Amino acid sequence: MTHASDRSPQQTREHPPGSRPRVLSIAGTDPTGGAGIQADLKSFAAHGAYGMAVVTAVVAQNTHGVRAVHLPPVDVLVGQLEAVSDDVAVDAVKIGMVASEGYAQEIGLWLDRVQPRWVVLDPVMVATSGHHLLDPGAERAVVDLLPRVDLVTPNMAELAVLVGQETATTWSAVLEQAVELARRASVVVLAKGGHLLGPGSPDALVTPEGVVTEVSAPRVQTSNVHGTGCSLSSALAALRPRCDDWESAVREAKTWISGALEAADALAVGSGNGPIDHLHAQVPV
Ligand SMILES: Nc1ncnc2c1ncn2[C@@H]1O[C@H](COP(=O)(O)OP(=O)(O)O)[C@@H](O)[C@H]1O
Ligand SMILES: Cc1ncc(COP(=O)(O)O)c(N)n1
Repeated sequence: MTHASDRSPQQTREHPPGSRPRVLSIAGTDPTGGAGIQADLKSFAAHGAYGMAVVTAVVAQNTHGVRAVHLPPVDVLVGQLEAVSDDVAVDAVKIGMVASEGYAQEIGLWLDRVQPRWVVLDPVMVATSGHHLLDPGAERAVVDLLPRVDLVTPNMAELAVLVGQETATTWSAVLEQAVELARRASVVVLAKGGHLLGPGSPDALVTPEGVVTEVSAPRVQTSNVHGTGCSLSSALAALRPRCDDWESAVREAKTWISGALEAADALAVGSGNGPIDHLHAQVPV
């Protein structure tokens, strides 16, 4: 039996029946609200979770791209993590932009201490706009976090970095890389095909044993794809405490993100690659 004191001085571990899962984003910011923490909180809310957030980077960005990345001292990151976990029993965590080796180490130690039931890592390295958000040292540090996570959700470029290969150009090559990563890191991988050029937008859930489950959706014709990866990984962290397995969480999240992409053009936010509509299923425009 797990005692509350093993995990948190304030709260029991499992969220009580009828309560909302308590879900934490550890990620960077986007002042235009389409990606990063701001998107994660909208995604948590859209899936009925109680959302919390620890800031790893203050990013000056908009729908055209990234202008500057400001990193808080490591103890500021640790202070935020501890303030949350000293008080709140965290059911699920979504990790986004981890911009330095020191951050990865501290987040890893915090995960070991707090042991949230579900951990989703979106290995943010390259934004949808193509901008590199991390330096190569930090990209390597993300690999060190893999043993501590339950699900990792790389896009095609990030998957290639994680397996140390060139970015795949075909879906079958993506699947091979995902199988390799899942086996090597002993982690469930959700490989995302959002950057492919065909009529579909396939994703694939791959287990360490090499079982591949494809979840596909028609490609939505829109350039407003800012924050899709952030929003999807957050949806998965919010859904998993209430789903039986990753596959059902992925199916639900995939349907939701397709709807958010279909509603994206009507949002009219920014003059570049705009955000998706997180609230499309809740609140009519
Ligand atoms: N134009 C699109 N139409 C439908 N689904 C898309 C489209 N673009 C991205 N997606 C989906 O959005 C999610 C995020 O994928 P992707 O864009 O590859 O990640 P990232 O934002 O990390 O680069 C995936 O489920 C992907 O299949
Ligand atoms: C702080 C932050 N984190 C992540 C992304 C990637 O966004 P996308 O989901 O479009 O790949 C971003 N642009 N900014």
